[in-house]
Amino acid sequence: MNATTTQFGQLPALQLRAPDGAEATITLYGAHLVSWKPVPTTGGPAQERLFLSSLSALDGQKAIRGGVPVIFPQFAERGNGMRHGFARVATWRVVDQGEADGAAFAVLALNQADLPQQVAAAWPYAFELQLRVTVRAAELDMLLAVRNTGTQAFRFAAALHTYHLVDDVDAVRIDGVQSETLALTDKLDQVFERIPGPITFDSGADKVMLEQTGFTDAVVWNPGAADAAALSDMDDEEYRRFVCIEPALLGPQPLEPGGTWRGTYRAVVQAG
Ligand SMILES: O=P(O)(O)OC[C@H]1O[C@@H](O)[C@H](O)[C@@H](O)[C@@H]1O
Repeated sequence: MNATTTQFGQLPALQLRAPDGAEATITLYGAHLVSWKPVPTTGGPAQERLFLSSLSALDGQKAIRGGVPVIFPQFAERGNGMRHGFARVATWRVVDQGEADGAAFAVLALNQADLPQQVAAAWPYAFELQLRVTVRAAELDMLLAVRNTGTQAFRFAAALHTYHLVDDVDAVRIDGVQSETLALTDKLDQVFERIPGPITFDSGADKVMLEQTGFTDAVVWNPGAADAAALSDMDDEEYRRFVCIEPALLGPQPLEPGGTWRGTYRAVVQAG
């Protein structure tokens, strides 16, 4: 069986397992990838690559702190709507799951009819989101599609807000977002526009190649000690254990009736 229904905290979830042992867990709340365990190319057991806060809500009352939140239709506070949008706090539907080419995959969908009435009223457009998550060996693939199913054009922003798990954020080095290697010294919250090619994320222990299409930008975020202490859903020292490198389309991107936008994201753990 390559996709089974499970429970993550109090949330219904899907567990993917590829024939080679790569695994992922996705909650229906937010279509949120909360665990990704690729199989190291050097052999050995599948290992967790995503940070999840020990204080994260897992009851559907608040966005999950960690994993890969889906950000749509607004990024952070760049708009009048919900901070980082409603997709991460809405309950998605599973529309497909299975195995293809040795990989396990699942497709989740969300449209305006799935939203609570107040949320739909605040963003009154007809849309369909689909998120496809695929795991195999050392590789994660995500495809986010946004379709305008209505008669009115709308503008949106989108991101896959990946919390990469690390041993110590001080050891992190990121290449490909700017001309020099980026290291994190304290709090960092920076937008890098028009990413030209793949990003190499050195976790301090190994390297991960990150590729994105459609998502034109990348956001790198770590709250540092002071901001982490102010977050109620993160333990004070946990900021050391992750860096967010987020493929993003900050736009906002216009989408005409009948139009579809697609963003792809691939993370591949490199051989050590
Ligand atoms: O606390 P939230 O809503 O999950 O946001 C976390 C962070 O997400 C990042 O993407 C933003 O750039 C930061 O400004 C923000 O603080």
